[in-house]
Amino acid sequence: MSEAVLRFTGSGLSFDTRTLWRDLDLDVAPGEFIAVLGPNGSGKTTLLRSVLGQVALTEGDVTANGRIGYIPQQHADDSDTMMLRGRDLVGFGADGGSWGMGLRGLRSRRTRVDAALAEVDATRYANTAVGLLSGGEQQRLRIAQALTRDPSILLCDEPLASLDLTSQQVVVDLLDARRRRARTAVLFVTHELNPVLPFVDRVLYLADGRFRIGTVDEVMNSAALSDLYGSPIEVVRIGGRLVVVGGEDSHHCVEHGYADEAAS
Ligand SMILES: Nc1ncnc2c1ncn2[C@@H]1O[C@H](COP(=O)(O)OP(=O)(O)OP(=O)(O)O)[C@@H](O)[C@H]1O
Repeated sequence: MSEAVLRFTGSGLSFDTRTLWRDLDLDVAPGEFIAVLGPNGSGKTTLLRSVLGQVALTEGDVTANGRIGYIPQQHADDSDTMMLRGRDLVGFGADGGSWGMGLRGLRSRRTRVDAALAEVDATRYANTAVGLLSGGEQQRLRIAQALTRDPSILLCDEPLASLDLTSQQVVVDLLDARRRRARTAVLFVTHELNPVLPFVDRVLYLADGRFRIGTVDEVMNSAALSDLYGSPIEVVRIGGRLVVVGGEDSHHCVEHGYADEAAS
């Protein structure tokens, strides 16, 4: 499988009469950062789940060449983890591996957990209850959890959701540092492209059963998005930020979160 760490070949996924995507061919290179965009229900999470083998493609194949780390969407019902210490939460990632039982297994587990905590600079609150930490600190732990597997591919499902701008920047910087240091490819599902704009190599934009894949400039332009949505969409750059406006599907603009800004 040449250099790609992840390859979709002629892939498609449909539920009953609903098609999320089809004919997707995509080779993800080591260290590549791909932003996965699209309106609610367009199939972004399902795409990640297809890589994890949690949902079967209805056409074609997806093949991973290396270990996969997963940072799932955060849900309110994650509250049952709030009593755990930070290092216990991170340890769940290490438990998915094959380090076995016994002293050597335990030592190896501890080493991996400590290394992952250090990688995200979370050692100082490793023994604090998760529920006492800020949203940004909790997100660092969840990244550390994914890193205990030393992944070649990181699947991130809206890791910036509910974080303030400073914490968003910390999370993005951590992921970028990881992919530069270890050449870990990143598939990053997000409704907010701007925080990751400087790092994005390619955008995969899903909408209405279709997709566009290419560089930011190739996908995030008025012609490409209007064609994808089948209605007029305007993409403008303001102060280095992308603003997506217009069309009957105006909710798409709100999802990018910049409609109000553009209007003001
Ligand atoms: N196992 C399933 N069976 C039937 N439909 C499903 C199944 N899994 C997902 N879907 C549907 O597929 C569509 C895509 O869901 P998905 O969660 O991937 O969207 P998304 O782009 O991640 O949305 P959001 O931005 O809201 O998180 C939704 O309409 C969902 O209801």
